[in-house]
Amino acid sequence: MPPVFKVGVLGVPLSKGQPRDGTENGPKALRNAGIIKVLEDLGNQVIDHGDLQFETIENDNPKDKIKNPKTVGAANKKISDAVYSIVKSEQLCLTMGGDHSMAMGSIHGHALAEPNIVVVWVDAHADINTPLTSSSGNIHGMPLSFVSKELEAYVPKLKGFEWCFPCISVKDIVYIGLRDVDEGERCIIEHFGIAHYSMQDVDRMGIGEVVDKALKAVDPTGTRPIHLSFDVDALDPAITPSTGTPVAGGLSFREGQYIMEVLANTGRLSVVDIAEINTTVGNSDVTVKTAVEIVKKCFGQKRGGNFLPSYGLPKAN
Ligand SMILES: NC(=[NH2+])NCCC[C@H](N)C(=O)O
Ligand SMILES: [Mn+2]
Ligand SMILES: [Mn+2]
Repeated sequence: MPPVFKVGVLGVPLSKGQPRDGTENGPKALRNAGIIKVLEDLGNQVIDHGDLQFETIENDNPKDKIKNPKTVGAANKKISDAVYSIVKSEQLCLTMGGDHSMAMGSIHGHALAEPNIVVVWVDAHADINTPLTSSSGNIHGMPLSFVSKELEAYVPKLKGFEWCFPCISVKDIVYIGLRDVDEGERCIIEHFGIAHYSMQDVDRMGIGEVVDKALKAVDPTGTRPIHLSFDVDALDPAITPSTGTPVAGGLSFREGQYIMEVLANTGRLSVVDIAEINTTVGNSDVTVKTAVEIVKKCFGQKRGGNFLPSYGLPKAN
């Protein structure tokens, strides 16, 4: 069978959205683990866009508490531009991070190319602090506040982010896997009624019902393009230990794969971010292996055109 999906792969070696070195090695680690071949072996045509190159801007820690704003802002502008052109050229886009501040650019570029996206945010954290509610000053805890229209009034205009205008509504976001949410984030989520499914919901309802409800909550019509932003710390630290902000009690390997399978089966996945692998936290082999196994479910079997129309048996891979 000829390849059906064009997958554009983009490396996003970003680390300045959080304090530790090591997340910039995520793309290299995924490449070394054979991600490109894994995607090709699933029958995809892979277009490797290489790794973006980011500059570290000097004197980028002004007195206010936000860390590296110009560096992170400039990097995310590049990410937005690259994702925009990948989506415009009708490739499914895999962005390999990189710390999770990358999602600001990735969602921004995606939303410019496809104005009707929904965002499925799989993470232990909500990453919707504003620069004013954040107690850490780390921008990887803030990307969703920068891109959400309803939060525009609460996000001060920082140098480095002039390009970044809000392009989604908080109503387009749904969370899965939350278990470490800051007080300010909790207020935002409750005040704006942002759809969310915590680990406790996964325990109570099971992952099947959580994913069904999550998709219905953001897109009852089941027609809109999906942006999946997957932070590896959504998974239990037993299977993804190499990450900067691990939180015990996360998703299992199968629960992670299940989310990907269901999203892939919608045929509407359009951009996938994989974020927060940190190769300097312990031995990252297990984490990288887990990430590859989970990500491949987004681009693999059982997707639209790989199906015989009436018999849905997946092909082996
Ligand atoms: N992408 C992540 N791992 N984010 C962790 C964020 C932790 C905390 N909520 C903060 O804002 O600093
Ligand atoms: Mn996280
Ligand atoms: Mn995150």
